[in-house]
Amino acid sequence: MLLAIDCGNTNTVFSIWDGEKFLCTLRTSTHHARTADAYFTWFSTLIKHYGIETDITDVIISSTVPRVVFNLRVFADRFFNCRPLVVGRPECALPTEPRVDEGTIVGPDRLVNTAGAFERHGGDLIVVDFGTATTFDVVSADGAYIGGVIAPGVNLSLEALHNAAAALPHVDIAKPQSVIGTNTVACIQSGIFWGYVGLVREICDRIKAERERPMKIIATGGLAPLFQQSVELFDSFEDDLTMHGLTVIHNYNKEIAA
Ligand SMILES: Nc1ncnc2c1ncn2[C@@H]1O[C@H](COP(=O)(O)OP(=O)(O)O)[C@@H](O)[C@H]1O
Ligand SMILES: CC(C)(COP(=O)(O)O)[C@@H](O)C(=O)NCCC(=O)O
Ligand SMILES: [K+]
Repeated sequence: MLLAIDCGNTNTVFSIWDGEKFLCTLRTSTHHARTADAYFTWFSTLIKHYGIETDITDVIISSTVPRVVFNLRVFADRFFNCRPLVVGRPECALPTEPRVDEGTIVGPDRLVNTAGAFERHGGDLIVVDFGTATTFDVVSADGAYIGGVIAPGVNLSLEALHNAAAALPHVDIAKPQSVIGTNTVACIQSGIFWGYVGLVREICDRIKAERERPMKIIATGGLAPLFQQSVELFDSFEDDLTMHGLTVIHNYNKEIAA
């Protein structure tokens, strides 16, 4: 069984696979100080709760927070007696190598999204991931990550307004009734919601123009459905894209090792 771990700046998600069969997803917040023992206590409590029989033999990790990798490695080693594959490390091969400036370290989540999206859709893609940051990953015709765009995340932008302006409350994102807000909350929601619609549209249009070809836009991350339901921005929404990408990279490494 495979344990795939996607550690973002906000949330860490574990998913368990029995071959191609998906078993379950477990989610916790990301804390670099969480120990291997603490991961196991949390993991085994939930597994027991769901009544799942697990026999983990392989672990793959993608982490945008470098400091958590040490404890996750110890977790894999101590409790499953296995050496995890860590995306971005030289020993973890990618189906197609990224084409970026020399010395650039691409976020592993972006490499994983690229692999997952290419396996499902083929090439010429823009993957938009609404995480802590909102990232755009450009995937070439042959499945390589060839660069992209990083913008502040939706919740990060809302938080920044609240932190910097004494009179602005914490606001949860929602589609506002109208563009012109008639109260503070509605004004903020309008600024962020329509601002993001514009940001996504403009960036995708410019990427397509720069690449001089049609491209499919694939969205992932918790907040993608909000935008997808309200305005047609994406060709597809897939909340499991990063997890799927992890299984693709894991299978690829198994194949080349065989
Ligand atoms: N369904 C949702 N509704 C509202 N906010 C969400 C939802 N899912 C995730 N979020 C928020 O979106 C942000 C990004 O979450 P996530 O995709 O887990 O980020 P990361 O991968 O960077 O850890 C976080 O602030 C999280 O709290
Ligand atoms: C851009 C990111 C912060 C997004 O990760 P997230 O915040 O969604 O966890 C992450 O991919 C990252 O740290 N990237 C390194 C720089 C790069 O990808 O070019
Ligand atoms: K992410």
